[in-house]
Amino acid sequence: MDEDILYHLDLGTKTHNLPAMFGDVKFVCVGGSPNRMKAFAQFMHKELRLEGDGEDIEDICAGTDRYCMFKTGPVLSVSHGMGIPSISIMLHELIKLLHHAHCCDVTIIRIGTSGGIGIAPGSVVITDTAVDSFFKPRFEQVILDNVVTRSTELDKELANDLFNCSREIPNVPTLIGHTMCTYDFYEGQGRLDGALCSFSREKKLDYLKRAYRAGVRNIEMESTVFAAMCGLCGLRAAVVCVTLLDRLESDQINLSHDVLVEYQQRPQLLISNFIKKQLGLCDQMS
Ligand SMILES: O=P(O)(O)O[C@@H]1C[C@H](O)[C@@H](CO)O1
Ligand SMILES: O=c1cc[nH]c(=O)[nH]1
Repeated sequence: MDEDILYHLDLGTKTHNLPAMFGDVKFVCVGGSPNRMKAFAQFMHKELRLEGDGEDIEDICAGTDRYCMFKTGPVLSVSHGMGIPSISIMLHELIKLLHHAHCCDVTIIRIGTSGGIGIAPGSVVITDTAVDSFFKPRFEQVILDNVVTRSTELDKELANDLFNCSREIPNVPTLIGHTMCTYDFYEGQGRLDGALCSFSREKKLDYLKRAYRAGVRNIEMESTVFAAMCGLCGLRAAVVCVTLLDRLESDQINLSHDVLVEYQQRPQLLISNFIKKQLGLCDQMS
């Protein structure tokens, strides 16, 4: 293409010098919420001891309200909205951006929230394999009128490195497990409290217990397409999500604002420590 317009990011190869803007990016962290990703960028700014206080950090995608993007040194922090279609669009444009910017050796990590199964709320799950609603390690993409099945394996070495890093963070239970990715938050995750519900409490618990026996420890809504796209494009990828509740106990998320904020910081702390280690800044561990 003579020109590539990354429409949903409000960036383009003719309007922006992408190598100058992004050529030094080594870590990309993505998550659903714009505020969370801004807070992560500000946190990384402090952790990397960059100049200034980082409070006035600029949203690179301010020209669109679809996604937001912040850069702190070699770390890019990008929001992706909720669900597979939303993250998929962002990833297409982000991966092209990294290509146009000539970035190399990039590690990409989704830092999110999730519902746990059989584990304490507040636990952090590092995904070894993302599975679909049938507990299968696959992502089915409809392309033209074909269903194309793609692998959802994630980088095992990266998951283990992250797990080892987590041992140095006190009071945050962290484990490696399968993550189930669904197309919906309510019926799609076996919730009884949506506007629609077509199954009994017994059926819900039977499903979630079967998921647990299949190795699933948490449920969210982006990991399969994230793993599939990053894997096919050669990006080292990981998914690290905190659990907000135990789905065997309840469906409603009734955490106080402060607890919710603290839980959401847990994956951020782990990833910040990991990045600092990778950059040789281990003496600055939080
Ligand atoms: O990255 P976040 O925490 O937004 O991801 C999970 C999965 C859904 O997008 C959303 C549902 O509340 O949270
Ligand atoms: O239960 C939950 C909590 C957060 N995100 C989800 O997708 N499910």
